[in-house]
Amino acid sequence: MSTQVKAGLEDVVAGTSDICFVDGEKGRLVYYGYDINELVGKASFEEVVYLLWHGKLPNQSELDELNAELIKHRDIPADVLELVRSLSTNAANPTGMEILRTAISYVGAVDPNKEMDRNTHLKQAAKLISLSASITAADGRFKKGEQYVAPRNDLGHAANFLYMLTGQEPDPLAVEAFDVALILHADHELNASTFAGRVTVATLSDLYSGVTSAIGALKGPLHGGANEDVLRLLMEIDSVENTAAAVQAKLESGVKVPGFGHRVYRNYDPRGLILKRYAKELTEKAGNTKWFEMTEITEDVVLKHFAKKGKDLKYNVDLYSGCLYNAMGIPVELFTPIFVMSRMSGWTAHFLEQYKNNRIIRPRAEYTGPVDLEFVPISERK
Ligand SMILES: CC(=O)SCCNC(=O)CCNC(=O)[C@H](O)C(C)(C)COP(=O)(O)OP(=O)(O)OC[C@H]1O[C@@H](n2cnc3c(N)ncnc32)[C@H](O)[C@@H]1OP(=O)(O)O
Ligand SMILES: O=C([O-])CC(=O)C(=O)O
Repeated sequence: MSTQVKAGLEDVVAGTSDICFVDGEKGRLVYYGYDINELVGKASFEEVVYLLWHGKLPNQSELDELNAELIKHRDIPADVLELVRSLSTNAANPTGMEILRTAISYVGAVDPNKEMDRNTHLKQAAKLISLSASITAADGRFKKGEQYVAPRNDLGHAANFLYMLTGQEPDPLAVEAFDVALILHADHELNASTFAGRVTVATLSDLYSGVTSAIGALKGPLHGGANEDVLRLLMEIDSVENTAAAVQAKLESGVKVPGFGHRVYRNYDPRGLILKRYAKELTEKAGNTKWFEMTEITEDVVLKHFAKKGKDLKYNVDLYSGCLYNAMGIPVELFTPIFVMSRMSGWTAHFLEQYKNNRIIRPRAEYTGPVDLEFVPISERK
């Protein structure tokens, strides 16, 4: 076997999918034929979930049915809640992603329905959309020493999450911005976590195992974990005046700045542009623009640095989500779990697609190790 292998499977087309098109050259993201700019401000996250699972936007009765299924699973079962409470308060201080990965794996283990048909998978997927949100909110409260807030059935998915996290009636602009953020993070073709999950379910393993694999992959700082790293970096700098010099120093030391770069987008990440708009509006409304200003300075410094080197590096979806979530009162350690809450829709859509026309995913590696070694008895080895 002798093929040209680019590290990280760059540019490799590893399968076909009807769900999502990422146009890296033009900076476009399309879900089942709808450009995200066509959906944002018109559709709710719940409608986008339906679109990703069924390939069409729902009519009213289809949406009502989905909403009823989502609402049914909002309240966390007692055993899961106890698990989350014990993890959130554990001395080892597990991260939000570790808690979510463990809790969702547990939810799968205690699900008595082990059937592998589409209807079962759709019900499990709805349960996971709701529970990933409720578990994230509960973890946030337990970490602050607060009590679990039970869900409300009269609120949409985004509003209910903010309510369960804060215990307060959420601000309408925050709800709108959060709903948009959920839509924008919902799917992204064969990103690392979706690919990891598809590999898992392609062995005909269950949906929960696919999701658990995907959460593990999203957690890393090169992928979903970058949204937390952006705000942590700004918090470390902690001053608008020092931002430019501190970011420049990071770049010069060769460190990768979180929130920049992308394997596919060559022009710009269309999600980032929309999130930046909301981040500006919400931080202004909250009367604290410090993190937004620092993010903008970071954008400016990094882009100029790379432009000077003739490189076309742009910011990605993770750059402006930090100051946006912060303005909603969401703690940093929940930023990547929020990504899970949204991407759960895309992951499960991909798993349904994989199950529908499955073949095990098993690529080859070009062997580059030693050959024809002779065995040396242990007594003679150095
Ligand atoms: C939701 C998401 O997953 S979006 C991505 C979130 N991740 C981040 O924001 C982390 C920071 N970014 C990165 O690490 C990368 O840009 C990735 C992982 C997103 C993409 O990685 P790759 O496609 O493998 O690009 P690669 O790392 O080879 O970068 C290409 C060049 O740009 C540079 N570069 C890429 N991203 C950055 C960055 N954030 N800061 C500084 N330099 C960067 C690399 O050093 C490399 O330079 P070189 O050609 O001189 O070696
Ligand atoms: O597509 C990727 O490689 C990463 C990304 O932006 C996402 O998963 O949203």
